[in-house]
Amino acid sequence: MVHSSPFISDVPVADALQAWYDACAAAGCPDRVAADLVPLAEAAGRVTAEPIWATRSSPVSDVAAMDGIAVLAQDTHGAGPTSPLLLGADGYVVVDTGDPMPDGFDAVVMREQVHYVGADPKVDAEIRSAVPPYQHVRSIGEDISAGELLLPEGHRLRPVDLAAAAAAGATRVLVRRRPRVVVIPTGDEIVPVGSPVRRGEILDTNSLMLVAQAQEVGCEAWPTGIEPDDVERLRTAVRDAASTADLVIVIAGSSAGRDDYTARIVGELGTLAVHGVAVRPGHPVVLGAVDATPVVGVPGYPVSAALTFDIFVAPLLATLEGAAAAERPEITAKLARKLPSVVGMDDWVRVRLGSVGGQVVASPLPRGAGVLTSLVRADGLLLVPAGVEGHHAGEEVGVRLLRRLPEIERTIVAIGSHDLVVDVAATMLRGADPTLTLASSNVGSLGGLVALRDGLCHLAGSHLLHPATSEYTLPYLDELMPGRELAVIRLVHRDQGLLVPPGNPLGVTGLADLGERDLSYVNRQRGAGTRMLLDQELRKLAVDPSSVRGYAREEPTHLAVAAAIAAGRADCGLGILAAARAFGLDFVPVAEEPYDLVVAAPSLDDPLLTPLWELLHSADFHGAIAKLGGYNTTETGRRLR
Ligand SMILES: Nc1nc2c(c(=O)[nH]1)N[C@H]1C(S)=C(S)[C@@H](COP(=O)(O)OP(=O)(O)OC[C@H]3O[C@@H](n4cnc5c(N)ncnc54)[C@H](O)[C@@H]3O)O[C@H]1N2
Ligand code: MOO
Repeated sequence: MVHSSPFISDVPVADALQAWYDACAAAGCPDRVAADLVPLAEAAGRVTAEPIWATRSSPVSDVAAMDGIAVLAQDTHGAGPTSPLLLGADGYVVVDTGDPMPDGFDAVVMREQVHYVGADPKVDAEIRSAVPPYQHVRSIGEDISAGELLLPEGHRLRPVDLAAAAAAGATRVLVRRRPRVVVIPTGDEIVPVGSPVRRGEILDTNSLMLVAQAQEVGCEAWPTGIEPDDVERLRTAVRDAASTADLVIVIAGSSAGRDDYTARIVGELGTLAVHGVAVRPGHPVVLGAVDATPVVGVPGYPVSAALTFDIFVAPLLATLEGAAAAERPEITAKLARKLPSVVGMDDWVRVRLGSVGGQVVASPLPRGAGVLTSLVRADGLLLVPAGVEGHHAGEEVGVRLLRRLPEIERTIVAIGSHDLVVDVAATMLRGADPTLTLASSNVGSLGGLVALRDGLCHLAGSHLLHPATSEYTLPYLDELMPGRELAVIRLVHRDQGLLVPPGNPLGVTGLADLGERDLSYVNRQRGAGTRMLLDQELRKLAVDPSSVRGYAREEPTHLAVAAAIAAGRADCGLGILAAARAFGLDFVPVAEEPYDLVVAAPSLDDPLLTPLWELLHSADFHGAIAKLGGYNTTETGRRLR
């Protein structure tokens, strides 16, 4: 059996990058890719390899800036509103915008201010104001003067740059060739996108993403076939790729598993500069060089792979092109929840952003390196540096933007319990207005009410049962937010029940079974309304929660509970019918409960939320909810408080 080194270091990111660059230089990797002379029409997005000097002025001569007549300014002296002046046919020339100025004329009077008098060919032009020399004339070189520096070396050409370069006399420009990036997916368990996925197999989603990431930063990039975990084959694949590429990305096999060979192969074929960086996700990254080509081993977890590209690969590719790496704009946001972080590691946390009461609020998304949707849903990245232990709720933090600020300002932030109806509302709002987003974070009903109290969201979705009164949500508001002006709008009534595998093979009949039979349960997190409902029902049935197997196993959403049951990891769990349907599960009804939206009363008049209030009364929305099943919309949109 072959053993790879299980020792992964924790080098700080900046040191790791430096060590990698040094190793690349020592291995003879070129500083820059070669340059090509390319036609301007093909140069967008490419980086200049030499400065672009103007060889021609623009405009090439004095030209009319307006449609009208060219005149000699001094001939117009004395013209005024009450003293019109007539210019004879020799005293003016009709010009259109962009025409060269005729010899002997130095100003233009706009057509609107000219009144023609007489008949062809002896037409006089009457004007009613004197004009100064050069009025409405663009002088030679106004835009570009021959001999001036138009663009520096190392500049990524934008559409306007191409136009200016052409105006300045260029037809072809010397630009860096696109860096070539070869991506090698590895792993016995990896199968191509589009294949059926059997147990133990993983789709090769990473190469698709990494190739597109490389293309997005201006490279030519392509994947090789999937390489099995076979040292010999991997060695050949890396060597082949290094001979054609400017940079090689090897996916997975970066950590300490039995088949993790990347670091060893890079070390054997060339130089292993770094194995393990103090960054999460991305910790086991491999940085080195083979045959004068930089090689990076990105961790297999998708979020790690994506962020490793951003943190390590993109800057090196920019250097190869001689350009600065694109930096994301950074803003300050208020943190919606407490955010613990491991000391000693840079922690890249994906966050959703929204603007609440004039303040941008950041809600951390799930942290797992395998949770790719945390990046899909992210509006920004929050870096908790290695030396920081985390942040308190409400703390101001710097966030690098993944979406534009105006989009973030058009985002309704909902925090609270998860319900599919909220997802339906989000979809329909966006369908009606592409600028509008309804972003929901699922932290349970109580978490949502606390977030509302702290000014971190517009809406809290709640179905929180109050055991003492058996009322939902309302009794909590005065406890949590005494004196606050709050409005409560009913979203729906919904059926809660036990989700069980298709056909209900264990014949589950209700919650009482949890006390009487040895069923394994999957629970919701503390503070979730569904958890409160379970606890209340168990109390009524005099079932001790600690006797329920799986009571301590928590999932954050109804769908996650359904997924756990569908995967055979539990026999049952309390959730909504729609979640059962989404996973083809059976449903044993337990209770009907209301699900309400709690907002600060002034939000009822906030134009951002108006489309939501309107949606609640629309027949289309009610129809879409009916399709989900398990909901009752008779009270949808009713204000309870
Ligand atoms: N004992 C240790 N185990 C692990 C460590 C560690 O330090 N010690 N680090 C963990 C961290 S952090 C990460 S990140 C991962 C890195 O894993 P590898 O790079 O070795 O990759 P694999 O183990 O082969 O795969 C991890 C994961 O990613 C999936 N994968 C792989 N390739 C692809 C692909 N092309 N497309 C989509 N998904 C892919 C793979 O199937 C696994 O699920 O290691 C931890 N373990
Ligand atoms: O460092 Mo790993 O990359 O957290 O997932």
